[in-house]
Amino acid sequence: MLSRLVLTDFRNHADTVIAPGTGFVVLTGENGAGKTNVLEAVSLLAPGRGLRRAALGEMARQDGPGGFGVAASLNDATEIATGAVPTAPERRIVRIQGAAAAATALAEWLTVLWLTPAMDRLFTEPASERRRFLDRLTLAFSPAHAVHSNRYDAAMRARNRLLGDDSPPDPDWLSALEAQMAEHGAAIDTARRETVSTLAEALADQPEGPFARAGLSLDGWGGPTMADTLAADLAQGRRRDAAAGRTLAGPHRSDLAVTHLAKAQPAALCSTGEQKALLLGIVVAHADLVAARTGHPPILLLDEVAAHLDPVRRAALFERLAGRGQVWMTGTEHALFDGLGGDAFRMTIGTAFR
Ligand SMILES: Nc1ncnc2c1ncn2[C@@H]1O[C@H](COP(=O)(O)OP(=O)(O)OP(=O)(O)O)[C@@H](O)[C@H]1O
Repeated sequence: MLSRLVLTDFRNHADTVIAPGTGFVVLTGENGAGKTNVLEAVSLLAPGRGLRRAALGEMARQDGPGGFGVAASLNDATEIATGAVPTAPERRIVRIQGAAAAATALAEWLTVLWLTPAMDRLFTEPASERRRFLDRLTLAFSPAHAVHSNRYDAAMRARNRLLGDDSPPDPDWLSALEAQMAEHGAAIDTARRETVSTLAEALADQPEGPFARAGLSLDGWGGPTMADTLAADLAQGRRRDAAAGRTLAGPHRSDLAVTHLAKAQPAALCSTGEQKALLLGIVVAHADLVAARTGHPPILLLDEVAAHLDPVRRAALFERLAGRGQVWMTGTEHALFDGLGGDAFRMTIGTAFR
């Protein structure tokens, strides 16, 4: 949980300080006030590119000196900071307790999950978005997941480059890269499968409530012998991959398949509202599991979620998330959050009040 967040030259925030409590954090303000920007800043306290997947240079305040900073104090007094300096605006800097660290190390300290309006299309979008979502869920259980993903991607990029060269590639170098892909690919696949099965079990046990119960499975490549099968597939598939200009086998091709259990229907065929309810159901069940396993509930960022729920579901969401750690929510109207009562930390961008 964050006890203090300081944004410096981050998008439209020249210098914004937020000192929230341990529960709900409600950010209200007019359109364009900078509410989502605050959530984006929090999302940068996890590995990856944040909830907009924006380039670092885009996040530095336009009329500022260049570069930006996002600094957070955690409840246990850990200090985390990330940002970029004006002389290297595209190089991400991460500091944990004042010492330089890799972005992947952030997963050891915090789990941050988000739902944004852009994710309304998660079930109909290409599989890459669902993989990213699944990887965020997985990071909470397995902080090394980010390291495996980075190493796998780096080895795959190097292999693709080698196969794309005009000169014949060095077979030993290719084998070494494929061995790395097999090792990290197997770790990625195992961690994802563990997340999917644990979460699917938890969802199946839940009573049917305001949030639809989702059935989850991991589609595509993978399985218990994946390290061996991937290594063999990559070795045999060099000509195929060279012709395609990319690697056609591996965990970067898996997909998270989601069904609406009560309707026995793929999520992609459900209504927009039903899809949102499915996503919320997954995120809330995941938050419970993470809290139970690690003792630290994830930080949830729910961007404009309250406005899109009917009053019954909104009240149910508030009730379900009460006491389950820090839940950041945004909206243009104070009234949306009346049901939260007096304990919520509320802030209109620029003015804090309780
Ligand atoms: N690098 C930047 N420098 C300065 N301002 C920026 C930068 N990037 C984005 N902005 C501004 O931030 C504002 C958008 O902020 P944000 O998306 O957080 O709004 P919001 O409060 O969530 O609004 P809405 O209710 O419409 O979703 C826009 O006015 C945009 O011009």
